[in-house]
Amino acid sequence: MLAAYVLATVGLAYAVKQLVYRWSHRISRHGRSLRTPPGTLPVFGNGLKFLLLDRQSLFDWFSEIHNDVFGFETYEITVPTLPPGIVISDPEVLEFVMKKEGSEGFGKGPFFEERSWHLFGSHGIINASGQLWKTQRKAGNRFFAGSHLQVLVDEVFPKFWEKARDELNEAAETGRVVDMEELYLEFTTRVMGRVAFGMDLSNSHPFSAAFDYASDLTGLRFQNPLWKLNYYLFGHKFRKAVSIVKSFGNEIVRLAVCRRENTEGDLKTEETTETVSTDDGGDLVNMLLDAVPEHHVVADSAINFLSAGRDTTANSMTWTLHLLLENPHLIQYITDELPSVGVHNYASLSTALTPKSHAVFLETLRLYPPVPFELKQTLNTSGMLLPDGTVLPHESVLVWCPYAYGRSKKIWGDDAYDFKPERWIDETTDITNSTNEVKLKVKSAAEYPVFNGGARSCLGKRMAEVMGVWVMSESLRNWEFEEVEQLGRRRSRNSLTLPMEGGLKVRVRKKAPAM
Ligand code: HEM
Repeated sequence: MLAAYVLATVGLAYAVKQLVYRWSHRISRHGRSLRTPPGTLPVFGNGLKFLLLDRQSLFDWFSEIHNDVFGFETYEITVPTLPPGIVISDPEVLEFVMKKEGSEGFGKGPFFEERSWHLFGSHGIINASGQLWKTQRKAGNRFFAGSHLQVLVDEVFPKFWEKARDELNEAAETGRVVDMEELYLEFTTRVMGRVAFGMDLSNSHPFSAAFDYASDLTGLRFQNPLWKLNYYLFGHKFRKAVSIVKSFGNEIVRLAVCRRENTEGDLKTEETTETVSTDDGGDLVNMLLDAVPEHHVVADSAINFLSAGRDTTANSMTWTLHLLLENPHLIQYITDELPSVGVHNYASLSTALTPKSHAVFLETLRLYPPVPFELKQTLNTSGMLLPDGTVLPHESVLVWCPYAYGRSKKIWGDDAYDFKPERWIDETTDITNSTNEVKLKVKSAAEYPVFNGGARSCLGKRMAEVMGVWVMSESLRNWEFEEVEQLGRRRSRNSLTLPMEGGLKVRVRKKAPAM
């Protein structure tokens, strides 16, 4: 009896606190409340939807209500226990939010940081702010300058692609089925291991499994209002995975410091017997050590860079190949413009020389953005006013869904759901001197937020594009692929990024060498 009384009192106190909080943090537009999505419940709001739907279904839901109900109108979503939130879909509003990144406007805020800090730490570029973020951003900018990218493409990619090439050749001879998602992930893990850490890192390293597990659960925290309870009651495996990730980060920094001190004898990790290489173009961890004195910050940062670049690029390659296999006429469309083997280098993969291949890549990311969901919070203590008149109190959560932006009929037209790389191409024919100019169209970050925009735009955008086109070229020039099963519309599986559920299983045939 007493227990029931205590429970009821606690429940009532909580409900009153929530009501007062919501009233004092009311979101409004021109003095009125915002509309809410169809199916919003009186007490639970949209909480059950977030709790029960998998991430893919949630992205489909965002796309449907954008196209069928709200269009560009900003609407409100409510989840019990969470701060009030809105969903934005209007490129003009998004442009404003991107421009106002920072403590006077919008930022990751406690909502994002609380959910992600176990995995990403609070010091790495993903969660850092102020001077700490600026220093890492500067080091990253320096790293991704043209000369490093050129070394990456011309020396690091071919070296790490050898394993993929051998595996594909062997599969072509034996008829073995290959999971291209795994093959691409192995390649991007090795490239990013080299970029971020200056070491040869395989996807079979225990770090990778631990990282994958921790990032899948971190992704789910954004949907589950009860994630803390989960963490404290059943978080043992998650804590173990995070500790593997952290120790790996610390070990990387130790190795980098040894390398700087030229103590070659120490340059072997516990799990890998391969010696760390220092030749091809330097690595980020070194640049970070130049810029940041605290080793634990460098460790967080290096892990952040690896996570930003590894899965995103592998996702994009997998979806690109899948969409090309579904639209085989496009394979010829791009192989015609790809450079021959002898000149397959950084300079030959510019957007000017390979516009159609870039178009295929960008079109894939429009439909399958590897970062499908974005979230910010109002950091300005006086709140913010959006260009559409929405008034946001301090700490309101803003959400936008790049997946839904990519499928917006208002932005892309009625064929928004179709894969049409031509929409990225400007083709002009000059009949006087019979020339044909093919150029890649540019879209603003606010209409195409796949790489984010503003101060926190993706640092690896050019690297991702060139890597995507390079891998497309290597894959399509040398082998023919056939999906093992026609599975209909492919879905993504729960994760922080957008991996393909079930992977991409193919049979491979070697192509005859081009004459
Ligand atoms: C197709 C591949 C990629 C996509 C779609 C992508 C997308 C994004 C997006 C949406 C953000 C903003 C995330 C946020 O709000 O915090 C971001 C940030 C970032 N990306 Fe990428 N990314 C890709 C590849 C890469 C690669 C290869 C790197 C190289 C390491 C990289 C490095 C970063 C970094 C360091 C940030 C944080 C920037 C900052 O907070 O200042 N990304 N990326």
